Amino acid sequence: MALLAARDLAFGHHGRRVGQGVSLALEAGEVLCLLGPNGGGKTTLLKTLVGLKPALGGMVALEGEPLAGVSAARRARRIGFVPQSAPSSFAFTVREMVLMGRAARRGLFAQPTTADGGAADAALERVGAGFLAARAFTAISGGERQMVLIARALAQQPRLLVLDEPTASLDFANQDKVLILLAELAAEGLAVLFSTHHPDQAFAVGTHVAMLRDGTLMRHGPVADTLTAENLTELYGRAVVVGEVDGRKVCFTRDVAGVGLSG
Ligand SMILES: Nc1ncnc2c1ncn2[C@@H]1O[C@H](COP(=O)(O)OP(=O)(O)OP(=O)(O)O)[C@@H](O)[C@H]1O
Repeated sequence: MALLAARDLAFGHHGRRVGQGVSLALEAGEVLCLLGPNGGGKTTLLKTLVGLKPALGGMVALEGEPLAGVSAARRARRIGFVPQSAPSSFAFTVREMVLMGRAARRGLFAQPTTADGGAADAALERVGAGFLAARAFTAISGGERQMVLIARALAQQPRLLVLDEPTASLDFANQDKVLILLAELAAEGLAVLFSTHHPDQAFAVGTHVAMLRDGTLMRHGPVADTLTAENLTELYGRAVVVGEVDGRKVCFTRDVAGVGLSG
């Protein structure tokens, strides 16, 4: 049974649809990359898939059960969601932020246990952010915050990890670390779904790709069949070239390839 499935899903804001007709399924061990142009509905779709927004039509099922009927606590034990950013007006420490990921496991008003602390510390170490533990979440960089939000989701020990542009504010090395982490988590049996503006990331770690344009799934399937120059060209409306470097596929647009000034 799929960990997460959407059937003919419609989604949007305040009752106004931005997308419809989305059907997809995600199994343990898979990494599904969500690609698509700005404003195409990726964030809205992800939030609907994790239950942060109500579906405007169709349905989402978590382990075969309609998501709408799954309690928030159970949802949080199954799904870790990493938003693009998390505004915080209180100066929680980084460790306290990550400990919040344990709330669904211990009850809202219970004190964190030693095991909760251990899970939070392990999650911070896993993303290489242990050194930030005592810092105020409001006083660290955007990239550091992104790593901490990933740690918070890991501390939940979910079966499904959904991340909205998890590498958006990361430097080259940290982007790599996050991609490797996502591949490792999938190898450990998690299902991973993340949005990105970099098709190369889908070549690197994706098992499947979903291409969302104007709120509808233009293509969806295994990376090998679906992530083609032709489909990417159609998705972005730019001529995309797919090549191979060191045995790995990479892509760029034909226009960018043509403006090189460095000889
Ligand atoms: N809070 C909101 N209220 C109303 N409409 C919104 C809201 N957030 C986004 N939208 C609209 O919903 C549509 C889809 O936006 P969404 O953020 O889901 O796209 P996206 O694919 O994630 O974009 P990007 O790649 O730029 O992050 C856009 O037309 C956007 O203007």
